[in-house]
Amino acid sequence: MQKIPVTIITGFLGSGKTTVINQLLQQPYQERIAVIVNEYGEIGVDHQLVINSEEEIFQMNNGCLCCTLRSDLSNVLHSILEVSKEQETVFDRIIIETTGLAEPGPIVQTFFRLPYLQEYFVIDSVMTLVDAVNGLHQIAHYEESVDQIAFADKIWLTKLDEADSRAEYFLRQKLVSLNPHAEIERLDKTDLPFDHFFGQQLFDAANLTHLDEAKEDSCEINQTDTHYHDHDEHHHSHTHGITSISLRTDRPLHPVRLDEWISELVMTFNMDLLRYKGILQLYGDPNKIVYQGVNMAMQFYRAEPWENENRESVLVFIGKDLPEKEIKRSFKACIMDEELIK
Ligand SMILES: Nc1nc2c(ncn2[C@@H]2O[C@H](COP(=O)(O)OP(=O)(O)OP(=O)(O)O)[C@@H](O)[C@H]2O)c(=O)[nH]1
Repeated sequence: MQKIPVTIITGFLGSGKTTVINQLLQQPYQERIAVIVNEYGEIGVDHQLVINSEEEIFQMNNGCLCCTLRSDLSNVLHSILEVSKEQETVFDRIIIETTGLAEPGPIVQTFFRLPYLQEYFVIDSVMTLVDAVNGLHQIAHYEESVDQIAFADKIWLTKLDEADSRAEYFLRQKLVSLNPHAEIERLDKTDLPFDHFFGQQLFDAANLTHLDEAKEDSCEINQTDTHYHDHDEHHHSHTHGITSISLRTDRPLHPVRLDEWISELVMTFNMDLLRYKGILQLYGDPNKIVYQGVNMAMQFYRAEPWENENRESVLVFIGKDLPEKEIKRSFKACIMDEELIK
């Protein structure tokens, strides 16, 4: 059996990973692709936003990647092999969408440390997306962003439609200083060549040694602002104070109250509100509503209608020092009750 190539798509929270994966999946290709979606936080939303057919999406949710990722990942890869056997067809390719706070190292190491994974899979490339609008801020404040850039085989600049050429210039300078080995490509959503993402065979384990140099160069990172914890096999850090708050309810939400509430959170927490996304049931609306945003940039759209499924709203906020109790309490005011319906 030929080894299945694996492309790791990483990038900081909200850098555009799901958007790009959806665009790649929409292209006319002759391949069967499995997508592994890994999310930060106890409730997953992304697996519902990826357009692949359900049996080809494998979801992994874990709060802290460094604690659980490796065994989770090998389990998921194992189940992909099982599905292939059951269906007597092999996946041609696997995409792993990491969380926006993932350090790609442990993901890659998983493939090297487990012999049976080496037998069946080969890492094609680590593709890192960098948001051209928020990238410099993220590099300066979040070590996860630096790790992802330093680990990239190729860097893709996203959201260029909103960034000016000066911002792009300075960002490129920074990216080259963090990772002089990776090619930097501009991501054009209207023209995304499949073969620039896949089958590139850019991954070279030898490049991993450059990682530490890049991390040392990133002197703007405030080291006192991170906490470190050792696990038996690797050393990992998350920027201190990043939390994920998950909200869910099976009662409909009041559209106006909800909108006001989210807008207020966005105004209040601003750059500390790193990412928020949810699939919501609004009162009186037969369709699912997708709400999402990165810092101040908020977006919502009407998705497909609810069918015979459990109608549940799920909403996740990821940010720095967010007051969980207060957010959970104020969310309740957006849930419809008899009084509000009147
Ligand atoms: N202006 C602009 N917005 C974009 C672009 N790509 C993605 N977005 C928006 O950025 C937000 C985040 O996009 P996603 O694709 O969900 O980002 P992600 O990296 O998968 O997010 P996480 O999984 O939460 O880390 C969404 O509101 C997208 O619509 C782009 O090229 N330009």
